[in-house]
Amino acid sequence: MTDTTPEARAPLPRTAAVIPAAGSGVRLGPGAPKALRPLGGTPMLVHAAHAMARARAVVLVVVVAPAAETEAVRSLLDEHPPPPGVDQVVVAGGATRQESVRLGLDALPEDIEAVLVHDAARPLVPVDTVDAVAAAVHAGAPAVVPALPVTDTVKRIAAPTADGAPEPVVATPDRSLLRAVQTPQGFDRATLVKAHDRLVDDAEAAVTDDAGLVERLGVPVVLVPGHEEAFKVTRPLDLVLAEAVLARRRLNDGF
Ligand SMILES: Nc1ccn([C@@H]2O[C@H](COP(=O)(O)OP(=O)(O)OP(=O)(O)O)[C@@H](O)[C@H]2O)c(=O)n1
Ligand SMILES: C[C@](O)(CO)[C@H](O)COP(=O)(O)O
Repeated sequence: MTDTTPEARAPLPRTAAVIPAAGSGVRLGPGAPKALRPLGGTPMLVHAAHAMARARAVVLVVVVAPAAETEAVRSLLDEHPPPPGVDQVVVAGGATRQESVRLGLDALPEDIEAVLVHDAARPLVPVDTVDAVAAAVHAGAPAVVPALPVTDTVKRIAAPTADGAPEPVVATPDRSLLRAVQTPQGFDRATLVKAHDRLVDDAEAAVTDDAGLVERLGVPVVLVPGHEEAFKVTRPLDLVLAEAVLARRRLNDGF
């Protein structure tokens, strides 16, 4: 079992988790903002925040909430506090995931050296995966991403077509060289802040994860094994799967 005492955290670089949770969840269908929808009776973001707070190195969790729900999220997290030795703050998010992450980074105190960025929409990430990402950053990698091999064959098209019209295929990439990436993505703090600063300067950027921003700086990014249970709740079927995984955990672990 992970030791979460303040003593056990002391030798590790001070590490914060930034949890972008400000999305609306359009692909999940109508309802409350996705991070606030229940999973096993508890809002998804509470699961995500606890997964990060239980990691060995994490001393601070910054939750980036939907702007209109900031106070409600503060109250919610007050009802579900982190373990001793971990602080938790809530800030208002922005219009895009990148903007929300940036607002989370802006809230970090100066003494934070490493940052784990984790989607609230990945509520069931195992703590061992979080620890493995953090350990690789602490060992000196500036950017670390959990990833899994791709199981479907992937086709490349020239451009999406509208209304389900047939899409001509232009290539079939070698699947053995493809990886599906997850979160938490871990970074040396200065590297991540520089990558986000560069994005602000570059209006053309269409990057869907934080490591992608770091790649644009020419800084090396490495992959470590991800975990099947770190999947992202994106569409309704993902929520069905998440409920099943959580129910199995509760049965096995008795929590
Ligand atoms: N303006 C935004 C958009 C997204 N996110 C967060 O980024 C993570 C990954 O985004 P995604 O799964 O795409 O969530 P949504 O944007 O809510 O989903 P959708 O695209 O279906 O609306 C989520 O934890 C989401 O809350 C955020 O903090 N701020
Ligand atoms: C960051 C991410 O979860 C890595 O797979 C993903 O890129 C987020 O994408 P989304 O379109 O915002 O869900």
